[in-house]
Amino acid sequence: MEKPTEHRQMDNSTQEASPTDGPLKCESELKSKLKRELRCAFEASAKGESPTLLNLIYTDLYIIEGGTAEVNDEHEVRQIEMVSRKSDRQEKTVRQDKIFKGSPGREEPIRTVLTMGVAGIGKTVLTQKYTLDWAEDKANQDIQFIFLFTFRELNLLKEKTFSLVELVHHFFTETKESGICSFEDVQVLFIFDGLDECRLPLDFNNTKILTDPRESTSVHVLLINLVKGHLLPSAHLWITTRPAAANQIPPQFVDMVTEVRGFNDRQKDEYFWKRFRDEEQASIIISHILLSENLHIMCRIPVFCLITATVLECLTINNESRDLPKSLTELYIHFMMVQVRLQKVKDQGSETDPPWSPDSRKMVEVLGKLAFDQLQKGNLIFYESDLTECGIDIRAASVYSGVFTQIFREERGLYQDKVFCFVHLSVQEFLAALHVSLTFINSGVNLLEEKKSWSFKLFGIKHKQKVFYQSAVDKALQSPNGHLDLFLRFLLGLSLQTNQTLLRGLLTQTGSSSQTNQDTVQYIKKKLNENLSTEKSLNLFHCLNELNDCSLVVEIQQALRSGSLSPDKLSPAQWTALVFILLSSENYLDVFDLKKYSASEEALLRLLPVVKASKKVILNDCQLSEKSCEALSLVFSSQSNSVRELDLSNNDLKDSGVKLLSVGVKNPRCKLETLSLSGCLITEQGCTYLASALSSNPSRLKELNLSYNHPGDSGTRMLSALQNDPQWRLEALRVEPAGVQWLRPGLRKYSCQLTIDTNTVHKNLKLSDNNRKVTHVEEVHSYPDHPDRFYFYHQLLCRNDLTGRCFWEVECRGTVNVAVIYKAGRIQDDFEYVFGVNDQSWSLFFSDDAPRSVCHSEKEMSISSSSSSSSVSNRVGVYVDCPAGTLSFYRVSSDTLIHLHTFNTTFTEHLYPGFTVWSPGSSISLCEV
Ligand SMILES: Nc1ncnc2c1ncn2[C@@H]1O[C@H](COP(=O)(O)OP(=O)(O)OP(=O)(O)O)[C@@H](O)[C@H]1O
Repeated sequence: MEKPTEHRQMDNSTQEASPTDGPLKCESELKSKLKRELRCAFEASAKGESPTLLNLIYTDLYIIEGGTAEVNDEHEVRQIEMVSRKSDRQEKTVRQDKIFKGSPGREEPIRTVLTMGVAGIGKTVLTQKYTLDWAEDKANQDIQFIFLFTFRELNLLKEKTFSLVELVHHFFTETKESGICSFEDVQVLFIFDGLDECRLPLDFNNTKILTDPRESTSVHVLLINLVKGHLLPSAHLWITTRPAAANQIPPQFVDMVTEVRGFNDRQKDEYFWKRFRDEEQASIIISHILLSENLHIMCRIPVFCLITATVLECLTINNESRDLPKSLTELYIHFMMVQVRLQKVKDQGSETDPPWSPDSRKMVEVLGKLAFDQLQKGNLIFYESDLTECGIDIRAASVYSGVFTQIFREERGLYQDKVFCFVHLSVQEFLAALHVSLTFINSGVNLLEEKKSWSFKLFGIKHKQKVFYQSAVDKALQSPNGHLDLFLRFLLGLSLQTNQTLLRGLLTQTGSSSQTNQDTVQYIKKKLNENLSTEKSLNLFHCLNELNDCSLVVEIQQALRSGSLSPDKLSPAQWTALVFILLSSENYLDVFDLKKYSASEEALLRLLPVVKASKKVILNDCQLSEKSCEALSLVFSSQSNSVRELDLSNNDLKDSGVKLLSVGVKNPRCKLETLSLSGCLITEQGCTYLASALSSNPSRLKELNLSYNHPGDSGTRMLSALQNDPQWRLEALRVEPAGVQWLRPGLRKYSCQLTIDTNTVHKNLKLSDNNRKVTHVEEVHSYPDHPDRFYFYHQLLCRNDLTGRCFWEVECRGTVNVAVIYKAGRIQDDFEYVFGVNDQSWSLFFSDDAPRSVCHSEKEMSISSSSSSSSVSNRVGVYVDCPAGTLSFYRVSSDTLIHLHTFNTTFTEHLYPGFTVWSPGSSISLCEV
């Protein structure tokens, strides 16, 4: 929308406009008013302090095109935790002054932009900066009028009627005074900030059509007609909202969705550099934030930067930098204490201990009550009526907001009445938790309990404490949308003795013992074993963190490090711990290979949150079924998925699975670029589902591998036609080899008949059963000498030169090695040549009826006891995919294959199967499959 100023001037001169012209004069007056209103930073400063200039403090935000307007009920802290793990690469970024242009390269005109972002991420500040830049003639000078509205203010007009022109006149009196009654022929931008706060009924289906900007009606009717384009079709519209409310605007009326992601790492640092002119202080603070995962993640949210900056500034000035807070509860306690101290300085001119005064105690109590009552109702913005309802005198509220400027805000809005809110939802949650804790500790009343149970009175304090914290856990778990999750984190954090010590003066006594904390930890661990949703479980992990208990996480971390993780034995709590660890560690997230944990459907379903956050997802040979396809479909349809590459090859998904998967692939949120469905039992029908999904979402997929299926002529034709369609960016489509023989389930479709190379067999190995069985015997056979024969080790090779995909099974008795080797690399003198010990061979060691270890290049890895004991069969399956460079060993249990280990490499020479039969009596038999 931006044009150079000269251009504007040229346009104006051709119209021979004079500055006294109505519209021009009005534009200039409107700009002056907006400059006055928006010059000062949004951050409420204590009354009397000089306000910060918006232009000085403003730091660029990270905005991307294409967030999706889906309902997202997740708490913003959790959302930001997910977002922060995603790389900034590959997103289309939008410059904030070019919001109506979209990302570079976008051509289509944009009338309406919907900008989403979680609470405190900077949406309001963004609209203000955009408007200020316009008012200061710095950008977007082709716009004649910008009218910035907030839903908070529009809510107050709910019962009134206006025409669109009157509404503009009402808020922007300059337009009325200049007699401007028509906006059809000028470039106008309407900004509506905070759709999530809208209390107007926005019914897009049953609202009358209105085309005349001068006709009076209710405000919501005006809004709906503006959005639908009946009113002022040539105007531009910009609506901002938290994600949960985005779906109030039907997508067909939105030309572009953008998402404010807060600060990226560079912008976060820039924020602190701008805020602290003292470089040393800034660098101490930036390094501290880097050290704490919690803070690091949360500082993507600008308002949280404000909280962190306030606390850390105060602690570093007072040389308390050794004890900088690391847990959320600790940080918020400090944040509150900073406000209390500031108040004391203001009241008494200096800071003296103790910081608490009767007034400040009272204030925290009242605000805590308001926070808790409104949190339970789900309210984040309070009007005067809400405050009165909570028993707060409106004059007192103004006093509180004047005092605790960074906790509780009185927002005058740009033009109208007062509204109140906590500076961020998390602050409200903290104060609510503080209120509930204080009430319990100081007076023994459990506010979380609906009915007082008579038996409660009979028990001692320890029992009461136990019940109190456990009932809080239960209550948070019962909430369908997790609205008490962060509250619970704070409540449990406040039960720690160390945190209670920080609150000396507010607490008349301390309220918990380490025994109670231990009981709560145990209770949470028990809950974690109850198959909760991932979100709930993850929150319970954060709670354990706040309680300083990392035992589960440490357990899993150690198991991961030692490679002894045995997934079949993991409890639900341990699964969640694994998810928690994987999600917290950036290293794990680029490539997710399910086989590292367990090649099973159960493991996949447990680890879905990790799948969602990973870029490359490897799920081949994992015995997945339609159920996994359905789950993956949900992953692709979710706003926050990052999956670009998916390998599902060699799972018996069948056409029915492909049908379910296609639902996700079709979704515009699906970002897949590479998909392998090789060897998945797909026929022509499956191709139809895929073709239809891909033609409705044609822009993303670049590579599709359907080899080792049976697409038939028509399936192949259908997909090739799509490939030739210029809309489709498919660069590689693979359908060969194809044929009905690939419809056999499992890896057995790749079976190959092994033939023993009798020239290689050691003289103590007896061949029987038509050369299909090899037994180690005491007697020496008179096999002719041959350069390929093994003379020292009891080994043999097969003749099969392996190519493509091959699978075979072998029955093992006693002590044997099942191996694959480069034949050319075999040395003449086999004295030092045991399969698996060098880099020319890979082997599985089988002994005493169980696979024990795998070995390559002198590296031996034991096979976890669970997988070795879970079957009684002595059969081992070997699968080699030569071009893909994978070699997998399985244990055969009737019809299923239990994955033991996969080697990933690049095979550089011809491969041959081989065996070692170690001790007399041991044997191998090649099986028919
Ligand atoms: N670009 C920015 N530069 C510096 N500080 C910022 C910026 N954006 C936001 N902030 C800080 O974060 C606070 C919250 O931002 P803002 O009110 O714009 O969030 P929001 O996304 O509109 O949140 P909500 O949905 O709760 O209304 C601001 O008061 C300010 O302190």
